[in-house]
Amino acid sequence: MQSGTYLRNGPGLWRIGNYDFRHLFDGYATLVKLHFENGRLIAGHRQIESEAYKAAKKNKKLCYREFSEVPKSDNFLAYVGELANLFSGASLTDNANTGVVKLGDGRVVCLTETQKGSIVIDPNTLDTLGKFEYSDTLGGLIHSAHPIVTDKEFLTLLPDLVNPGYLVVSMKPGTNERKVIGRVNCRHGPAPGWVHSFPVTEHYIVVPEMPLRYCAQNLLKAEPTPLYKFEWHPDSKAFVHVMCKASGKIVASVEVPLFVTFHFINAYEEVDEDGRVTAIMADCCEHNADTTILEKLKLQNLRSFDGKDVLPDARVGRFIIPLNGSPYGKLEAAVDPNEHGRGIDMCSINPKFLGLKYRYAYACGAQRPCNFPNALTKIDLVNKRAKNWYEEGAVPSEPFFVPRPGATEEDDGVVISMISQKNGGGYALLLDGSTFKEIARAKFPYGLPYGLHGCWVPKH
Ligand SMILES: CC(=O)/C=C/C=C(C)/C=C/C1=C(C)CCCC1(C)C
Ligand SMILES: CC(/C=C/C=O)=C\C=C\C=O
Ligand SMILES: [Fe+2]
Repeated sequence: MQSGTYLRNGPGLWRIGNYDFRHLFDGYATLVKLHFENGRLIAGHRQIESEAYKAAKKNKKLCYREFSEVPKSDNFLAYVGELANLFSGASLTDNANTGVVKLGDGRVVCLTETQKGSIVIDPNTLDTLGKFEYSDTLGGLIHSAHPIVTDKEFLTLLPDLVNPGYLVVSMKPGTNERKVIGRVNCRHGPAPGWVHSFPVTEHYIVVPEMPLRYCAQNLLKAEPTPLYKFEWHPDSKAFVHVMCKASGKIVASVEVPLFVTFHFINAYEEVDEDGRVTAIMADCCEHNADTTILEKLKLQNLRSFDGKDVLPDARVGRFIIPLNGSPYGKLEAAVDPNEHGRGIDMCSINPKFLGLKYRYAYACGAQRPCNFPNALTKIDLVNKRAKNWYEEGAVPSEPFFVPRPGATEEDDGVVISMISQKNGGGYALLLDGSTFKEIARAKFPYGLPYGLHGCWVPKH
């Protein structure tokens, strides 16, 4: 194993004072590191010191609006003040609990869906170094939790809740200034669709317009609604837009079947024999257009598995977006979902294949019965087969693929995951990217919370 550090972020602390949070996404960010050097592994973990976390610790109560939790107002005047704070963004959380990315200039930033929740950390000590301040004047309060980050750029989407649409922006390494590439206007609906993530190809940015849309009224509610800050609008239909990265022009905007996804896996350009791009293929972990997955992620559900199979089915959803002006795109399963137990989320690919025709995706899959993805799966999109890893009672976190330096095969590398065991313990697991068989495991001295997304920081 090459030397370097795998960092993984995610919600990890769900109790403040004597109050218990209710949803997985509410927890205060816990950063975990696995440092690999000379065949040894050194692990560590630490809370990210966001304003939201520090205020909660100090006051022993929730002080900012989290994914589903809202601080309680003491009286009506305070409530009116909080509404103002909501519109200015002052009451929104900066709890950067979703992921962590390494920018092209080496800075390591933890992120969530609020822009203010962009926090720079030290990948060695896990110290919180301070806010990542965007120096532009683009404004807005939220962004996609998953920017596309390479050594050359940082691309993200800024949903516009006032004039439903998305700004597509990019930021160069060494700067804090995002520049607008273009804008997508929503085709329908009262608000933009939730964009937790989006994919890119070599020349295009794919902007999904999911019928699960942000909802201003739900933002104002003190108690969580069934779909939290979102609302399901099947009547508003679903769309996928394709923007040219160089010009900002929209080259396709197609209606697609209804869908629900958190995570896009990858996208690429399909070319004909003359080298002309005829279609965009975009793959995601698709929950069969069923929004119930959001409430299945309530802690009460996650903590009460009684042997019943309650995880809704999901599939590798492949969008086929024609570039010939046709108004419709397709959405179909790229592999038989039974190959991965009809559960799929928390995906990664070989980063060298970002935006390119690719063959392999790694993700959490299911071994049923289960209430949460409880297996690891390697999907072969060409042979349409999957290889699976499973251990009774174990809950693995997102399998993260690290290519072997000098590799020529797409799946030549290792897959890192952290496993939570039934007995409360845990370990780091390394699988061979090609055979998907275990190479090594290192037991942690104590269990760690389930975490979400990670990144690889190579040694120098
Ligand atoms: C952990 C994860 O995957 C998602 C976290 C999402 C968060 C913290 C969303 C927060 C939001 C608000 C506090 C208000 C505005 C809407 C929204 C972006 C959902
Ligand atoms: C853990 C998860 C979905 C699992 C469903 O099968 C989604 C996480 C989303 C945020 O990153
Ligand atoms: Fe995510």
